Amino acid sequence: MIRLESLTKSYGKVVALDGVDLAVRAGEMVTLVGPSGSGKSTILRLIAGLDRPDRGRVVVDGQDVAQVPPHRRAVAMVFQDYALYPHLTVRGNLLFGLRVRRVRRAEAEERACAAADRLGIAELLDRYPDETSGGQRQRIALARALLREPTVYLLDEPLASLDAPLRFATRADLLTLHRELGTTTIHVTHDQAEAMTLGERVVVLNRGRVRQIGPPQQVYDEPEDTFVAGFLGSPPMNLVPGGGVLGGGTDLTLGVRPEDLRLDPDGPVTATVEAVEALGSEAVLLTRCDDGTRLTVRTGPRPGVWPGDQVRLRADLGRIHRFDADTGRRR
Ligand SMILES: Nc1ncnc2c1ncn2[C@@H]1O[C@H](COP(=O)(O)OP(=O)(O)OP(=O)(O)O)[C@@H](O)[C@H]1O
Repeated sequence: MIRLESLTKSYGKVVALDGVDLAVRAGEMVTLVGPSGSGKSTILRLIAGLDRPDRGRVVVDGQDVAQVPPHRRAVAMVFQDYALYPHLTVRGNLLFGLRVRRVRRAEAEERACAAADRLGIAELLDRYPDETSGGQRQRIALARALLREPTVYLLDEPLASLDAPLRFATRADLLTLHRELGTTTIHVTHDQAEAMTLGERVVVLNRGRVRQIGPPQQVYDEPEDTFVAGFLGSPPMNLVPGGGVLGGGTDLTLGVRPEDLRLDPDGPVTATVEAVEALGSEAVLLTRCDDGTRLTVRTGPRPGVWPGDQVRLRADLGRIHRFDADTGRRR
């Protein structure tokens, strides 16, 4: 449905994308993640036609869209900065696209109200964008995108400025919407929970290159290299070059996720607790082993240990990841 072929784009000396290949199926929801500057927004901009690739192609439904101007591409993009029309009310913003498409007034009103209801912004319809909060503006932009009924949604951190409860609720809304509408969706996020839940596949990018693509749980369970291992998951996977306290050979880097380490009075690894982060539903211990290796351990909410305590740790041996020490590739 959407195919990116060897997509390459530089801005001056900065290589934003370096040969990205990606195929997104019709109706699929895909998440782009990666550090700041890894090229996520650039991918969306090239699909939307807001920028041109230096090399490579964007193919939509079998057609190379290089010659198709942005307004003729059936994509609706929601940006981090919303891009609402400031001189129109919320209602006006929602109706704008429908008017352009000559939808009858009564029907347009009905659809705009339904979209506003759905995203919980019905009471804001008569306000201007600058009379609403950042989170509300984000919902208005989503409602407007919803009304375009595009073949593809491109969402650039659509939930970024929502507070935690609203973010949780809107995440669920987005999933329901996607189930109902089945519109192909590519979205960018910095949020680990969204990366894990809000897409059938996750694409991990670094420095303009795809590092791994797969169902989120699979990428989480079997990261192909140390970069992906360290990027997906919060707190990140513990990586021990040479194996060290986790055992193993010097030609390996061993990895273990914080939840796969546990406090065990008979555990083989001795460590000192340096900090305890009580997060309510769980706690994260930052520990330092006798050889200086730092290990992060995820425990239940009240681990009963304090900074300065000596503890013993045990890793779930079945869940130790092995990477080549030189290349970082999974072995
Ligand atoms: N218009 C531009 N002019 C110059 N450099 C740009 C431009 N747009 C993007 N870049 C550069 O291209 C690289 C990729 O940018 P992009 O916005 O795609 O990253 P991103 O992964 O979306 O980052 P973030 O998570 O911070 O939004 C960055 O190094 C960025 O500075």
